[in-house]
Amino acid sequence: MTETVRIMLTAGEPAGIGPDICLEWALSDRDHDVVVVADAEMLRKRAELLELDITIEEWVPDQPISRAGGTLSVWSVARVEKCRPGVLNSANATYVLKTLEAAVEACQLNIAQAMVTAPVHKGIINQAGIVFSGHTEFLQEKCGAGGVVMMLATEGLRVALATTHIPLRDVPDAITGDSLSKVIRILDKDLKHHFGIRQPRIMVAGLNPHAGEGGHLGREEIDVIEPVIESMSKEGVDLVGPLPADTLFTPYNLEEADAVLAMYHDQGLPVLKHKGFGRAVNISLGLPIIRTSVDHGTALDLAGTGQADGGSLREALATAAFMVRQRDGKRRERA
Ligand SMILES: NC(=O)c1ccc[n+]([C@@H]2O[C@H](COP(=O)([O-])OP(=O)(O)OC[C@H]3O[C@@H](n4cnc5c(N)ncnc54)[C@H](O)[C@@H]3O)[C@@H](O)[C@H]2O)c1
Ligand SMILES: N[C@H](C(=O)O)[C@H](O)COP(=O)(O)O
Repeated sequence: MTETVRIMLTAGEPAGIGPDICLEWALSDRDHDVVVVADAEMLRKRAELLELDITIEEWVPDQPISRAGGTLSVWSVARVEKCRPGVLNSANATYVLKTLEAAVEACQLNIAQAMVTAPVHKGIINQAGIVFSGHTEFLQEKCGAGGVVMMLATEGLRVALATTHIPLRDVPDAITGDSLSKVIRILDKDLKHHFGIRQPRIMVAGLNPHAGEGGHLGREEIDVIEPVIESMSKEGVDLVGPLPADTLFTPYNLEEADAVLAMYHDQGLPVLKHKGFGRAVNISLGLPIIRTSVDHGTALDLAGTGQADGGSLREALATAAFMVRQRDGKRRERA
């Protein structure tokens, strides 16, 4: 039996391409229910600017959701202040966060089964005086989760991160035995749970060049990463590493991998985005709710031009729907 999947899609930063890609997506028919969480009036104006013929229907919980191409159900939980495509306005930071909070709450109350996020601009939210380092960390806090892992996926490659949005100079100190074990545990569990991989093989990158060259180019591999790999391997987690990051992403290594664990943001994500930008999905693991996102940012240079590619949003929606069906299938098996 196929249950209805309802997804809350937050349109993100109103000056960015989030509204554009949500509207472009609304042109096509769909096989699950999607509600865009955004200011309906802002979306109407953007549709007009982009010359897209879309009927925007204001939605509130319990109302039906249109699946027909050319229509969009929108939950107007807050209003934007002055907004011009491409021009950030810090007065809209609270609006952006309210859309996220509404989507989280909808998932927690089972009004929706998943949330998908279009990009926000971290800088402008901080400029508004609100400490914000990314959806991932925000959702961990809102959900009261003990841990969260950012994983981006595209065809043939999944890359998870041991650390997320922190300055590069803080990375070595953030990778401790405890933090790394927690990340690996979440990654292993959710690869099984959400993606049906029986025994995930995780390739773990070193932190230093050539994985520390036996301690001559850094000691984090010897002092932290190797002991974690050794002890978790004994628990039955299939880990390989620490491997030198420069050759870890070769096809020979990846053939054997269900996921790569990179030590920091720009060790793993440039490779993933080189392979799949525009078709990749950002997935938050470890949360009690299902959340996926696009692989790109606010692209202020493209907002309101009609040139933003909506490929990653389509993948993010499809992945969220897949994860819901996977989870619900498991629940039915257990019942
Ligand atoms: N999921 C998210 O919320 C998310 C993801 C990544 C970046 N960001 C944020 O977005 C802001 C801008 O980040 P950035 O400039 O580093 O990256 P960006 O992804 O916004 O832009 C990088 C380049 O890719 C192009 N691009 C991005 N998305 C595109 C699309 N859909 N179609 C065609 N071209 C596209 C842009 O025009 C630009 O040239 C930052 O505040 C960053 O933190 C948010
Ligand atoms: N690190 C992500 C990327 O480069 O695509 C992006 O900044 C979004 O992160 P959140 O999902 O935590 O906002």
